[in-house]
Amino acid sequence: MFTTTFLDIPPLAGADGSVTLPGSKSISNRVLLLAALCEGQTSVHDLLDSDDTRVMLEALRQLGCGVEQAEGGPLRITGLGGQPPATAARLFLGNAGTAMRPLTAALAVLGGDFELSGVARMHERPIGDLVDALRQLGCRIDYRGNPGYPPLAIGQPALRLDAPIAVRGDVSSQFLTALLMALPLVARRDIVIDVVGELISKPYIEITLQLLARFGVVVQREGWSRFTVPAGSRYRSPGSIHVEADASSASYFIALGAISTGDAGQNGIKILGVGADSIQGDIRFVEAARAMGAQIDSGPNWLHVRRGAWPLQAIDLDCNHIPDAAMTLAVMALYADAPSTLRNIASWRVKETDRIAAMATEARKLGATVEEGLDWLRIHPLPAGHWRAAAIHTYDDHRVAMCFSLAAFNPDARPVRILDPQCVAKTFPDYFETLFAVAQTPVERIPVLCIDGPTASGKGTVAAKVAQRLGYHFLDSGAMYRITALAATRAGLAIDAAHEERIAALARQLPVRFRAGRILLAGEDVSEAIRTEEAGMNASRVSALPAVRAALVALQLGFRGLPGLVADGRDMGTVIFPSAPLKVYLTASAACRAERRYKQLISKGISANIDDLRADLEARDARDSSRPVAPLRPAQDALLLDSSALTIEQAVSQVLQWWQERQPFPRAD
Ligand SMILES: O=C(O)C1=C[C@@H](OP(=O)(O)O)[C@@H](O)[C@H](O)C1
Ligand SMILES: C=C(OP(=O)(O)O)C(=O)O
Repeated sequence: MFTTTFLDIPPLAGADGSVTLPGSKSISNRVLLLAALCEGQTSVHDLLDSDDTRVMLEALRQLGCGVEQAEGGPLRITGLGGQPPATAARLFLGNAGTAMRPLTAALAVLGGDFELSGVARMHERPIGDLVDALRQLGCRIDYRGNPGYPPLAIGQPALRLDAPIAVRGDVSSQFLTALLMALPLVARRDIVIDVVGELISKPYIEITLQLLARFGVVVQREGWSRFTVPAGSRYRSPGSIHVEADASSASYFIALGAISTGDAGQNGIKILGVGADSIQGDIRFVEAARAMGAQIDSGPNWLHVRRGAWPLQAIDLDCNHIPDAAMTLAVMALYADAPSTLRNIASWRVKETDRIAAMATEARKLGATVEEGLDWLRIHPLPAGHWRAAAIHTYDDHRVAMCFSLAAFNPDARPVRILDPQCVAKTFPDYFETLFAVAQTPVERIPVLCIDGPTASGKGTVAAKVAQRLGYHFLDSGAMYRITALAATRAGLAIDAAHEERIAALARQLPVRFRAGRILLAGEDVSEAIRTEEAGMNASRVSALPAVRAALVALQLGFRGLPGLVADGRDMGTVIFPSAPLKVYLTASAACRAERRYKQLISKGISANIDDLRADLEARDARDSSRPVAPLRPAQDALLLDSSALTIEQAVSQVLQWWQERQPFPRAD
């Protein structure tokens, strides 16, 4: 997951390949609660692991359910067998509607001493219609903040099950879902639910009914207006249950297939884990995408999407049945041939943010014309020549972040900045990694930031931190020489011209990776082994062998991947990435560098002499800057940064400031 404050997506050109999507949020949280309410153990396969399911799981643990997971195996829930939880609990449910609403109903009918709260936005998301319905039943629920909204306090009910319960269905279908899941716990007689007002988001009720049936409860229904939980209903665990991939998450990759073509022509995007037979209503996004021109084939557990009509064809659609996935249509509409209208989406205003306002505001930043009404949105296409680089505010709404990543396919090759990218953690923590794994763009569009400089200038530390802040890949090219030297020594090769070819052959195959501050050689952590003074001297010798340098060039170029690269070394800006948009030459006085190295060694318990260290450094500088191939010198267009008087954080800030100054995003965003 990208935990940076922003993520810059370079202009993307195509996409190709297959993606396996994480589990459905709606199914995961229903299955977790149902498993918690029934007797015995339920094994849940392919459960979504995200913020929304974590808050649900944590709540279930607090309520006394058994939750176990063996490495790589299914999650095992041991339920409460329909009994009220034995302990009082204060439950924090983040911004998960699928946790807050159903847990409120289940705990209210079971009774106890509970408090349910969430993030600030959750306290602005309505729950009054559900509370009103539960109060008709005799449940005791008090508002701890604003009436009609969480946080809530729940006490002991005095249940009255004789009269039908009325619940409004026109604000959120989750209120009806919550009642349908809670009432089997107390169905000593038939319990009738009457839906008042036009029920929205109907397919989510189908998910609820299907999963209730899997757990042994068959609800009778009269269309969408009356539901009866039969007397004697009782939850029974199916033993084991599989969560299909999330159809709403699929919408971003369906759109990706519809918008882009791959290198190899029309291969398109294959989506694994969810298919035409999904029980999720958002699978009907497929119909909307087809109407816009996408070519979609589907099977039992897969979808295959290719670009069809181009530009996309505008649509005018009632989106009430696909409230979440419909947001994706708003961004597809930017690539259409005429204005598209999304109707009957009033519920967007009470979700993670006011989504009608958010989609309109952010699309306008890209240059689009957008009209909005109380329950509709009209997006005009954005023709080539009119796209702007924009910093997209995401309002802590995962879907705003995921939708706008698709704007990076714009014909004007503008990058897109996504602010607070980690908001995708609500339902799809690895969304951007998944996108970058299939997205394609010419390599010269992938930004590279080079930090070169002499030994002990602090460039490694600074570069690693800059990479972390930008969410970019990191190449420690100095380590490549050290690793090559280590691999050569281990292979019994003396580091000299006589062994140049053999060392070069070794370097060509070097299985090296930089992960979380560690350096891995064929999976072995060699971070310490390559940091000795001796390894440093060997690295310098190895780097003077032209054939080895040539072998490492290709390896280093391969690190330039989406969304970008920070490369640190001695010739990154001069030789390896000469067209990098920012090159920094980081130096410090020899005295200062000797002192830093001295402190580093002493802190590791290695004895050292500061004068010797300084003499070594100066000798190495002289050798590196006078070598015939790629000598150490600043690139002509490099910015010099003397870190002698700077802390690491100050140096990092300076480099990031230079980087920001080169980005096209408006400052006010
Ligand atoms: O029951 C569910 O799993 C959901 C129902 C929908 O909410 P509304 O019924 O409030 O539209 C949907 O937007 C939400 O993401 C999940
Ligand atoms: C509306 C959403 O979430 P919630 O389940 O919190 O309602 C959503 O995921 O788009």
